[in-house]
Amino acid sequence: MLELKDLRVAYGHTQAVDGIGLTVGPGEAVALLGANGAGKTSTLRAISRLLPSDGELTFDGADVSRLAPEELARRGLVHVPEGRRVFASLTVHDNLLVGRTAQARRDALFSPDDVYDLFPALVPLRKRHGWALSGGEQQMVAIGRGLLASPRLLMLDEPSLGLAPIVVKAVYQALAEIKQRVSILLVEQNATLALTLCDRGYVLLSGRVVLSGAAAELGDREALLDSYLGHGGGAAGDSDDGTTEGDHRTVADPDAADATTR
Ligand SMILES: Nc1ncnc2c1ncn2[C@@H]1O[C@H](COP(=O)(O)OP(=O)(O)OP(=O)(O)O)[C@@H](O)[C@H]1O
Repeated sequence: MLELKDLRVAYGHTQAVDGIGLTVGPGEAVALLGANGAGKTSTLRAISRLLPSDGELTFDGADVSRLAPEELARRGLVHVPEGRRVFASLTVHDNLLVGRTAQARRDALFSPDDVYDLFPALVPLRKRHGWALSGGEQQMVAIGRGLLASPRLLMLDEPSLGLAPIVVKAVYQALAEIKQRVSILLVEQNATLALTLCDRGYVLLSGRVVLSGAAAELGDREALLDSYLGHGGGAAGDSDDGTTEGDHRTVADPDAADATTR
């Protein structure tokens, strides 16, 4: 469904994304993990064509690396951005309906009622304006707006960021249901949370994939994962199995001498 090869994004002299390859298959939920500044948001924005990039970007078998962002959305590649970008002057309901503009000629996959079923907290807020919503309510609206675009692949940028634990739980419960119907590419700093939802994951460090594998396998390698996420003991490249910065290994066989080296 989505395939990236050698994706590169630079901001002037800063190489934010330095040759990333990843895939998301039909029906899959895939996590993109990494510490602050690892290149996660830049990767998502490059996939959506919101940032200029080099490399190959294929969606449903077609080269989409030169398409306009709105055309990609019309093909079903829908981005729920970091910071939510809910329209302040529109009501909750009208914010949701904005998503329909990207549905194009594809069949409706979710109705507004489906969104209210997924996020019951929005039901009494239908007529409330965007500016009067809490961060959690905005996140629910942003995801709901994405669903009304009938995504084939929903890309979410840090949907848990800044939210209270109870709201994070509600959002992730909804994502677990959404996952039954839509492929997901999820950017999260909270790896534990992301790996409860996703089937597979990629870990980024300094714009490169340094670790990838099935969610259960990544979860089992918690110490190594922590070292890359910057909140465990030891810096990346300091792990006890000798993994060095610049290596990309799959956790199915983490100690293999022939792990892919980039
Ligand atoms: N607009 C920009 N101009 C210059 N440098 C940028 C810009 N946006 C990001 N960067 C740099 O690119 C690198 C990757 O940033 P990016 O936001 O993609 O990382 P991230 O993994 O999403 O981190 P975060 O979780 O903090 O958003 C960082 O070094 C960052 O400072």
